[in-house]
Amino acid sequence: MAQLIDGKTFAANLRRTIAGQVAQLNRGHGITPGLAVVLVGNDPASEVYVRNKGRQTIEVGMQSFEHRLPQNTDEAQVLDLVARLNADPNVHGILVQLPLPDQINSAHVLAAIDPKKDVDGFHVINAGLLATGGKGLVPCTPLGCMMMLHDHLGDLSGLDAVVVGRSNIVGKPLAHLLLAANCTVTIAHSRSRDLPDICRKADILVAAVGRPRMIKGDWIKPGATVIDVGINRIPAPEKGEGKSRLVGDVDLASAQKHAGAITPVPGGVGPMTIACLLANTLTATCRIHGLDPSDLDAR
Ligand SMILES: Nc1nc(=O)c2c([nH]1)NC[C@@H]1CN(c3ccc(C(=O)N[C@@H](CCC(=O)O)C(=O)O)cc3)C=[N+]21
Ligand SMILES: [Mg+2]
Repeated sequence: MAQLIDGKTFAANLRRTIAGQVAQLNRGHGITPGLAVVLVGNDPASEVYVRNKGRQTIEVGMQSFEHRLPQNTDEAQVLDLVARLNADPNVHGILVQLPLPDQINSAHVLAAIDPKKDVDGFHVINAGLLATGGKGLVPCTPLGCMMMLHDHLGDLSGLDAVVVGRSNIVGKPLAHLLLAANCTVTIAHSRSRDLPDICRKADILVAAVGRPRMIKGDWIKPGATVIDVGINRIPAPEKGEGKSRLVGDVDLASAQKHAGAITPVPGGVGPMTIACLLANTLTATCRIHGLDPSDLDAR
């Protein structure tokens, strides 16, 4: 049976480290990191994430600024808010919750965020810095995946990594991080020919396609490390009428018979994404103030 990689505990430990570093920044420099989250509309799933983010931000000693705008907000109003947050010295990180309503072009909004405050790492400047080996802000989910992989495998040099999914948010940035860690990287996707065979070559298999339980146990090389990025809400009539539950992109039951280690859903990548958002906010705060985040204690 595969070992389960406990993202919930890992994230809790990471938050404890961050809380110590925030306290240090506060004591030593009088700085309190601030994270602004912008939520447009009232998508129930987004509400849950935003609430969790706000609570955890406060728990690590940072300031949390929540901006809720109605569903019919137009693009100019969001851009105006982003401009004010860019200029606010108490705000070190800005996250605009995606997806945005149809009348708002998210590319325009992401481009308006100061790259130094872009704690999602979605701005093209940060994407370009990641692709060219520069020092920007790295998207949270890929960052969390790398932390769990390093914790589990140590050095990743020479390993075959297959990333299934090519989004700008997960697949592409994660492929760059794996490449920088000296993996041999394959990016596969829904149109890849013979996807099961591509997956079978992977020492590290990352599923980020957004299709519930698509990746089966017999696609997995014996002993491989599997990272399941999928967050799919499916109907769960067994829990009662109208109830739903979360499943990943990997069929966990069959995958556990082949993998060496696997991240579960829930309790794997998801909690790490939020912890890494806080890590990025700390990094952004340090850089904005001309401090080196690696000078802070790692305790
Ligand atoms: N600008 C922006 N940045 C984001 O990072 C962003 C976003 N927009 N839009 C939505 C997605 C989704 N996302 C998740 C974060 C944590 C969990 C998480 O903690 N999941 C828990 C379960 C939570 C539950 O039960 O619903 C788990 O996997 O264990 C899930 C999903 C961040 N996103
Ligand atoms: Mg696809």
